Amino acid sequence: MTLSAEDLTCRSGADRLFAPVSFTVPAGGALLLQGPNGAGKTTLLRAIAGLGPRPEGRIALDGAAPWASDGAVALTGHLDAVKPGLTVDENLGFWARLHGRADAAAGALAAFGLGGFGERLAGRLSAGQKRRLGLARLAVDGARLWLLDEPTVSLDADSTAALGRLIGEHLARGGMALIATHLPVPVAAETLRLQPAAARHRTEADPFLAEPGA
Ligand SMILES: Nc1ncnc2c1ncn2[C@@H]1O[C@H](COP(=O)(O)OP(=O)(O)OP(=O)(O)O)[C@@H](O)[C@H]1O
Repeated sequence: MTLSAEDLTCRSGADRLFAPVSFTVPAGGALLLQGPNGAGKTTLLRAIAGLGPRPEGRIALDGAAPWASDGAVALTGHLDAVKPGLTVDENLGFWARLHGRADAAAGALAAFGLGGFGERLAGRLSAGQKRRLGLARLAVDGARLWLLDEPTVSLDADSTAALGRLIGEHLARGGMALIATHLPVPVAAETLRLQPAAARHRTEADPFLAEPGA
């Protein structure tokens, strides 16, 4: 199993966000995506997951478009997909049943120090606890490719270490991870730095730009 990309880039409206990149992530491999604010790290992860416009260039997971491989890709990002009106147990239980891993839910919560929070409404968790719940979801997801957007934001040292162990176990099983981060992530990984593309003169309508005077 391999994730391979050639001359890959994304656009925001008319403009290319970053200079095209090529990389290969083998089974058991991780790649840290770095680059300045606005370079396009989140946009790229979302595009690989099939959210937003398709990227330009070529990217394949075992020869097929990653967004077309059912259940092979999991994305965790700033929003964490936590349902605030459900309890912690209900949130994780839903995801676990969805992936046929109901038996793994309790262990996943315990791994992120949420064992005693099962009855609490997710909307009443702290920012770091919400992030931990979102990450615990990975432990009950059978996806081979994890796309992690700033996974250590809001995490304390213990939770960061738990995340490192979770990713390490995933890689040891032959999984892969693409991790956009400004912070250290405790995992052995190559680093790819996105270089912002020079903004060119806009000659066509950019749907992301506000109308003058708006
Ligand atoms: N929903 C959106 N609507 C309009 N523009 C967007 C949207 N999402 C991102 N962009 C633009 O796309 C560009 C890339 O943003 P992106 O979030 O991918 O960068 P990033 O490298 O993840 O940044 P950061 O390090 O700040 O998280 C930015 O210029 C941003 O303004």
